[in-house]
Amino acid sequence: MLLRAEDAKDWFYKGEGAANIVLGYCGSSLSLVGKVLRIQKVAKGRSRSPNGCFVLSNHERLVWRDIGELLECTSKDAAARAFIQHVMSNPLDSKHVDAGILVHVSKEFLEAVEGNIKSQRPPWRVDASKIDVLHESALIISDHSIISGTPKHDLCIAVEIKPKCGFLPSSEYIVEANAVKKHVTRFKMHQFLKLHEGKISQISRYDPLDLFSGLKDRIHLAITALFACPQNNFRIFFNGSLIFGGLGGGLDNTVVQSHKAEEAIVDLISPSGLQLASFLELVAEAIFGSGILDKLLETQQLDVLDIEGAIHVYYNIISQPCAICKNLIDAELLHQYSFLHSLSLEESLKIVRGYLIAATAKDCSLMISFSCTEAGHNASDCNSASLKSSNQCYNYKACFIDLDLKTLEKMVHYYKLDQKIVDFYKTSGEIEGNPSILEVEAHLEKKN
Ligand SMILES: O=P(O)(O)O[C@@H]1[C@@H](OP(=O)(O)O)[C@H](OP(=O)(O)O)[C@H](O)[C@H](OP(=O)(O)O)[C@H]1OP(=O)(O)O
Ligand SMILES: Nc1ncnc2c1ncn2[C@@H]1O[C@H](COP(=O)(O)OP(=O)(O)OP(=O)(O)O)[C@@H](O)[C@H]1O
Ligand SMILES: [Zn+2]
Repeated sequence: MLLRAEDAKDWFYKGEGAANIVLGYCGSSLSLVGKVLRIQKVAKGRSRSPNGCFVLSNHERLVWRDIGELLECTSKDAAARAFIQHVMSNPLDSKHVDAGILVHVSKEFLEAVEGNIKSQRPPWRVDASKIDVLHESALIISDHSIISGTPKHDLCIAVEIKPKCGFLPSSEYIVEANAVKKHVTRFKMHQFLKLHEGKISQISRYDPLDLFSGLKDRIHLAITALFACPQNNFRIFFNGSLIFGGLGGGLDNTVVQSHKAEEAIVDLISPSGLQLASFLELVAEAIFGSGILDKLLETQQLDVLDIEGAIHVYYNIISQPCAICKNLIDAELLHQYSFLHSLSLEESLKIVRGYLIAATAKDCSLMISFSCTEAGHNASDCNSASLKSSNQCYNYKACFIDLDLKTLEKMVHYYKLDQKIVDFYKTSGEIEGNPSILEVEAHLEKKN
């Protein structure tokens, strides 16, 4: 399939992340109804990778040498697809992942889309990146914000949750000075840094450990906290359109203002027979009943050594002197890390592969779409969840999105960011409760 300039009018802006723009379909082609198109972006001022070259670097080719299809990829979409199909679908269960289909896109199609959607993109995203119009392919994926093919599919409500890391690391390679990592979630610590950097305006009370707890009440607590402060972790769609939550990016500008949010959402979703509180309960019920986050947690836990251990192993793979050990004078620590440096290449590759798969699992999102069922009418490919309060049953479908491969070169960034997050938390994190930026800044000033 080739998408040409004249097809651009059938695609509307749906959302975007740091790397991709996602468009919904409003045309009449039966093969495209219910699909989205995921298009690569390129950072402004950055040179794009030329078509036809391998996506993976030589060291990455070593890490992923067993995944033949991935090695051959010459575009990021093809690599995204191969990675989902051959790597992520095993631990996450293929029924919850959707690798998509590659389509050809003409330069004229991409230019026309760029012009059509510009006014709807968040301005900071427009400043940072644009559609890579020289990229010759894109991915067609099912639109997970709707359930197509059910009798009442026109009344569909969906949530998108970016759960982030759902466990506390316990690696022996975490240095004593960073022991706080074993007690406080990375999400919470990162909130303080994000607040300081102006990426968010308040600290979220969402606790990933609640969401991943496997306990219905704690899952419900997590969903309520996400709704109260959605940032880029929570969105609600009604009939495929975003009605609550930000358009992506670190800034937490909600589409619906928080004080109006409840009324607006209640109005919008009432035709589906749901009140807001019961909707949040339904989301918790579906997460609890499906057990879908158990698989995600297991996949995240493929990060066994934490970045404080994995970074040493990374240097084994790139065959360079370890930049961490180089600056260490503590003999005991050096001895501990020398064990990691003595691992065989095979063992090192396994550890880093696990770390990168876990990194993808810590950054992906879960989409759950619900539609009201008529008595006895359950779509075969859906699960169902019922609400005690209303005795109403809902079909739902859950799928992971954004399962892109993280680059091996990011390991150094991961190490630096981890240290930055912990260091910042140690100086500001003792403030109890839900501090504002002013309180955190005042606290830091007092400490300095
Ligand atoms: O490092 P993190 O935990 O901040 O995660 C990044 C995300 O930030 P978040 O904290 O979720 O707002 C970040 O999300 P935003 O752009 O902030 O919405 C990206 O998902 C980034 O992945 P990539 O660089 O696009 O492959 C993410 O980078 P990875 O760490 O997953 O590579
Ligand atoms: N299959 C889908 N169905 C419905 N909506 C989708 C789908 N895939 C993506 N979206 C929407 O588009 C947004 C951006 O997509 P995605 O997360 O894949 O972009 P990204 O650039 O890879 O993100 P990141 O910043 O995490 O790297 C999502 O947050 C979601 O709202
Ligand atoms: Zn080392």
